[in-house]
Amino acid sequence: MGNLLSSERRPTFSLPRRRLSLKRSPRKSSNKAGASSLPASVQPAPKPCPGPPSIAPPPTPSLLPPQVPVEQPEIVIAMYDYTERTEGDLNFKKDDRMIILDKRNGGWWKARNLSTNTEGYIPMNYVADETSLEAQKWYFGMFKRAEAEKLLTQWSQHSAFIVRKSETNPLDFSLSVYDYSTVKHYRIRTAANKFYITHKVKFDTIQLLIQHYSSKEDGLCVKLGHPPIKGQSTPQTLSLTHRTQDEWEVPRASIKLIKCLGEGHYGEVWQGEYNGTLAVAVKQLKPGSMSRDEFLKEAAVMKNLNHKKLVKLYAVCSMEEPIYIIEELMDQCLNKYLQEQTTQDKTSLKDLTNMAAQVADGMQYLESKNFIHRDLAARNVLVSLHNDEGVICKIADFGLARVLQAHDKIYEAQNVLHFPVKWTAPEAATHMKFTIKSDVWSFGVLMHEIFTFGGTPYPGMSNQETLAQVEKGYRMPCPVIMTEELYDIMLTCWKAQPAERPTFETIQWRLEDYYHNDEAGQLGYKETGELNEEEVK
Ligand SMILES: Nc1ncnc2c1ncn2[C@@H]1O[C@H](COP(=O)(O)OP(=O)(O)OP(=O)(O)O)[C@@H](O)[C@H]1O
Repeated sequence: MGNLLSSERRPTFSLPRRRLSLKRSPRKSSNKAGASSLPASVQPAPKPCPGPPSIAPPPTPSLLPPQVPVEQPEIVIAMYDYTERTEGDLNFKKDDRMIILDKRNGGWWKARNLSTNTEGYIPMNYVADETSLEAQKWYFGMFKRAEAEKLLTQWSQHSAFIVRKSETNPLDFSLSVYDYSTVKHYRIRTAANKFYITHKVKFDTIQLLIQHYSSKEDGLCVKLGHPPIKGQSTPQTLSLTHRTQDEWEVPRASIKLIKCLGEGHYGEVWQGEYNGTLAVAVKQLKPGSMSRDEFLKEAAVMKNLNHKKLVKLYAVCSMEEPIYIIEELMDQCLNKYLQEQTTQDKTSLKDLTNMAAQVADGMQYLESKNFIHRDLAARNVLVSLHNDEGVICKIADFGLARVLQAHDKIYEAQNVLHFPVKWTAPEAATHMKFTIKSDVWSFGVLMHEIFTFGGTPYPGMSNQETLAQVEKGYRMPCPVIMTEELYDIMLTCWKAQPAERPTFETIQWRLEDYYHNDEAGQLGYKETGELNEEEVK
């Protein structure tokens, strides 16, 4: 195929190429043999490959494919833009994919641009094999650790990453990852033609290694996301960390409200768009429902919290009413999601345990930051469904959270207009004393919601009755599908003495241990009985 195409078109290039090639700075042809195999009358004059010297070093020998006509289609990626300088050249833009048709003309290959479906000659040092390391958007070659930190910090996108050559060992590479506000570096070692970060998992290529860690964390601080775009200092979305107070404020005109998602205690929540590019959730303050200061406190709390299991705050519009809080758009709240599941067949005990573990993960972060949530419930956990990791749960609604001062471990609630009695620990419900341990109590209730597929806690009981019964020592029974081990975790959350309740850190590892023990397939539904209607909505 290569021969046919080249003999059809070659003659048209001969004269102009020879003449115009003088304009270019000379470059040594690496393929004299290949070029001389064509008759002089039809052979295009060898073109030098200019390549933008400021960005592209000349191709290294490893990048140069054998100089023979292409038999198998070979796809290359443009590393830079190229605008034709001679008749017969092919225009292309950076990242265009091209199929190579003929490589016999020294440094100029005949190619078809798959984006524009046009053919012509391309300078070979402007492109890299699609599968090569150099063609990967995340590969930055010689790039210093300090430069990587600067770039990723400016980029400010959680889980953004790059791969670069190691500064200390030229044979190794480094993986730099942005994990919220810090950049972490991992050495990618090479030995015996394998690439690895840990001896436990080795790969034939760095591309496979990146593919692996892009599908799961597997010991890294985070599952790899997307690389920054080369040459662009900030993403086209909101840059959200390292902001000063004012930088959180965005113009109201940059927010477009698209559809109302629902209404909470303090106002409506809308699906929206920021700058016409980023899908966001916009929380509005219902005029008169609470003071502007109170509402802004919610934003202020969220600004200081950054964790993969917390709904992320993007920005605020607080200069005029109604105030907007712009946050990460999620798909649904957890209780509604669970209620829509057709119980046994769709969501396994393992999935439910995973959801509880994710919430515990977010809560152990809040615990470590001395924050209390005060309204932890499945309705305040949001889920994201359209990703390859299964259901992602994130804790939302820090409207009632307050900084827990290190010296004053108890927050004395004031002006509490309403609180959800069935989720509230007895000491918080009766004496208004909210601590991280009252959050632990609420987590037990949330676990009950999860394992009853969004069932209402204390079914058939009023708030008052619930409080009275709980104070007398009543605890909800084990949900039908829950195992004793999980029930034990739940019961410890409901210890009458707050100090006897576990930390979220303990809850999280217990749940995760339980979840990971599934390798032998031990997890499953309890074999006993039918689902209890009362417990499953
Ligand atoms: N970030 C978000 N992404 C997608 N939907 C959201 C987001 N935040 C809230 N919602 C949806 O908007 C609705 C109202 O949420 P909001 O948090 O204001 O109130 P609530 O939790 O339902 O009640 P309350 O204010 O009493 O806690 C809910 O249906 C919730 O699922």
